Amino acid sequence: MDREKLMAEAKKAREKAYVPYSKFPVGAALVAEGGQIYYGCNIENSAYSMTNCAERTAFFKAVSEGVKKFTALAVVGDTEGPISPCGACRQVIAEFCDGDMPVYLTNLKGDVQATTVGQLLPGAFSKEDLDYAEKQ
Ligand SMILES: O=c1ccn([C@H]2C[C@H](O)[C@@H](CO)O2)c(=O)[nH]1
Ligand SMILES: [Zn+2]
Repeated sequence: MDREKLMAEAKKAREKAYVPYSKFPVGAALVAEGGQIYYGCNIENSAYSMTNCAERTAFFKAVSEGVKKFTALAVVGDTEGPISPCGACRQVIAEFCDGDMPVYLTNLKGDVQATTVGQLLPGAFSKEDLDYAEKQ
């Protein structure tokens, strides 16, 4: 899937955002191994902290359907520069994706930051950290 198409898919996902509080819709498009796209939007709540970001929505949809291998992610919001995923989403992305997986961060003006999962969260806490503790 080329990156332009994937970013266009993220824009489509953004249209579904439920954002009565922030009025800041975000869209994500997550490609699974095999090519299936999982769409995510942010979903807010009157109890603000219950909000789920677009990125985590896409991952949780995929994982809840048994899909845990991914090849690319695009995220879009109406930001000045390319959107910057929050810390919680960076940790969730790191849980399921290899460090070299491409991530395309973009905005409505078409600015693009092509980055990787590893660059988004260097030093992410991981399963290996837990495995070490279990062996002691
Ligand atoms: O990468 C991001 C950044 C922010 N948001 C959402 C959370 C909240 O609904 C709104 C404002 O923070 O944007 C996302 O979904 N993804
Ligand atoms: Zn987030």
